[in-house]
Amino acid sequence: MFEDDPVDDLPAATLCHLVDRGDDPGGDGGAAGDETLLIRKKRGVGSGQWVGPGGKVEPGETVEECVVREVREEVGIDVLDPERAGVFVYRSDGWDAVVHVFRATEYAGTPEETAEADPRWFPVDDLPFAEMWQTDREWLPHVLDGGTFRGRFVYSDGEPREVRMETGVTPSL
Ligand SMILES: CNc1ncnc2c1ncn2[C@@H]1O[C@H](COP(=O)(O)OP(=O)(O)OP(=O)(O)O)[C@@H](O)[C@H]1O
Repeated sequence: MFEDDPVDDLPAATLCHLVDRGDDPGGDGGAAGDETLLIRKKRGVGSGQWVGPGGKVEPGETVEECVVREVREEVGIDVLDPERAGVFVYRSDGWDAVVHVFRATEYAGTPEETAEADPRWFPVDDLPFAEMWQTDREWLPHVLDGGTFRGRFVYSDGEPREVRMETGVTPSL
């Protein structure tokens, strides 16, 4: 999957997909009512789009530390149980990166707007894909459903040109 990529030299970034399981009135753990937190990014890579909160890994920081810090900085909440759900290599005519995707269900605080992000909860079965990275359609429903993936997405002129995906695999490089 990543044979052609200098994965150790690419900048690393994180994304967090927080899932709120809703009230679960039937107590059966069913999916009805599940929501996920997205942000309208105000600046940086992908600004204007809806994405999970996240950002670039800083020197000396682990990806787990990064995802907690970025969610706190962008929407003011503490994610308590981030787990690795996927990893993808993003190649483009601009920025290239290895993006580590986390899923979480527990958090402390209330999401609030910041200078970087405008947060909003969306039903997991009604996501704003027309205003998201096009390749999010390939993997996000799977991650919200508890799955794992690895991917490689090559973009040029803002469009995906090559899309490779494996699901149900350990999300490592
Ligand atoms: C198909 N390609 C992609 N699909 C979905 N999401 C993608 C992505 N390529 C990058 N991303 C995310 O974009 C953010 C960039 O980081 P970004 O927010 O600009 O960085 P950071 O918050 O550190 O900000 P500054 O650089 O300080 O402005 C970061 O979450 C990263 O995971």
